[in-house]
Amino acid sequence: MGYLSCNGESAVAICDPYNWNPRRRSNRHPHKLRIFKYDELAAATNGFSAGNFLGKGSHGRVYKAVLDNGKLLAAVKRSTLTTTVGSHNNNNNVSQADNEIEILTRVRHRWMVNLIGYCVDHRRKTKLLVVDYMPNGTLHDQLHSRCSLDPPLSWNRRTKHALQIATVVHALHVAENPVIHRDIKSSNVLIDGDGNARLADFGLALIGNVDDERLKCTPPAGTLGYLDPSYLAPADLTAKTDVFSFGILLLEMISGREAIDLNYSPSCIVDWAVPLIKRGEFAAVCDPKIKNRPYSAVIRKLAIMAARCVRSTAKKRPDMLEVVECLKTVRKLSKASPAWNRLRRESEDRSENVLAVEEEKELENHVRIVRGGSRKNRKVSCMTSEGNVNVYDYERIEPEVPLLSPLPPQIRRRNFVLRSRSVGAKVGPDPNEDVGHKTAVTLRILIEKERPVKTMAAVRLSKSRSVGMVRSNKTASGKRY
Ligand SMILES: Nc1ncnc2c1ncn2[C@@H]1O[C@H](COP(=O)(O)OP(=O)(O)OP(=O)(O)O)[C@@H](O)[C@H]1O
Repeated sequence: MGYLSCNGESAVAICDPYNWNPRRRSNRHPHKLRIFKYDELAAATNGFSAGNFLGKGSHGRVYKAVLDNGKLLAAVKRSTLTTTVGSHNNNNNVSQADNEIEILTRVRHRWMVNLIGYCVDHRRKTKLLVVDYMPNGTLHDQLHSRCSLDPPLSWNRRTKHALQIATVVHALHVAENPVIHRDIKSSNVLIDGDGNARLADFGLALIGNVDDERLKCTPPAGTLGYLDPSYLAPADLTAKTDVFSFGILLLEMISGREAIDLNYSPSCIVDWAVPLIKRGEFAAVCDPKIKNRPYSAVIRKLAIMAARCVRSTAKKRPDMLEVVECLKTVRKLSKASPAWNRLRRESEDRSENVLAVEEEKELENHVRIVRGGSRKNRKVSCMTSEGNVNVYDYERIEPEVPLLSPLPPQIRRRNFVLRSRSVGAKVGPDPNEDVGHKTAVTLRILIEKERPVKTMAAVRLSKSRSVGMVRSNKTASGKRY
């Protein structure tokens, strides 16, 4: 029997959609699903009419369905392609719909778009998925709406949605049979009737441990702009693949920029945001549309977390638990009263030693590489940017107490150590080599000399689409999955 085979008859009656706790509950037992008749769904969607049309993805169309005499609103996902996710060891391909059914019968969470049931369309030889209806569109639409009448998404909403999605991704990763979503992006975050963010679209998700045969045989897939660059072969897949995509989502939420936007140079959000974060220009990363901006320390904490998530070395990224904790702190700090925050900032400023002016001037002419040590042993040094292209390790630790002012032009002695591992770097031995090693994190960044901003054609990606896009000598082929 194939790993992914699933049918409604084998389902066990455990249905507790809003209290699924990965620690207490196993996702070994599938939830009971409703099996719909095709005619029932056709009637509920007015014959899949344009009036019920909700949206189109790369693999099909989604319609609003009114079921159970108006008591149940649902979304019906009707696939136009029998796209495959991967293959079993017996080479049977698995359709995205089957894959989604398999996973969504096993995992449910309050911040997920849960599966209600499905229907077999015998004529087209596909399955139609019936999922929770989300009346408030996608996070992508809310973040990037070009309608001037739509108010920009507030900071509070952004951090709330980020925390909800981080929570569900963490729950998926720590479930008994872990799930890696592989397609975290703003258009897969839907907003429910209560204004909560829910993770959708498990068509590419994989369930099981990373050494399971099926995961080892499934070619990389995801969406351009969100796809982990270190995920080049099936064996590269880990939970950190999702952490990377979540980091992109976080950068998108902080900045209001698309993951890839050809109107800008660099067009890729990582190439644009990470150097700014590295230089401590946190305000420049923050979406100018946000009206009541949070304190710089709050933006800074979140921006650094996002930069850590998108580090090119997967192992050095934080896990989702750390991301969740960071987001909880960010939300607490964002809500703290202005007077309290001012007091806190003042006391921080008094206790910190700012670098000597000469040292600052010297630093301005250097590429700044940041690394954290223990609180006692932090120090600042610097390195010269030499050569055309340098690869640096950008390292820092998250202070226990969030920093309350942006970094440059003053680099604060107590928080950073500058150190290089790049070719041509002239740096003395670092006395903090071992200190703070456990908490230090590294972001490997390819720093190129400033490129002139090209005049770009006015092209804007309306939405990034899920694709299997990897072509490498490690993967079987470069076709779309
Ligand atoms: N449960 C739902 N409730 C309401 N609208 C939905 C629901 N699911 C999807 N939609 C709408 O349908 C659109 C298409 O969704 P779908 O998941 O098929 O594709 P996508 O995620 O946008 O793109 P891709 O398939 O490339 O990942 C969404 O952008 C959204 O507007």
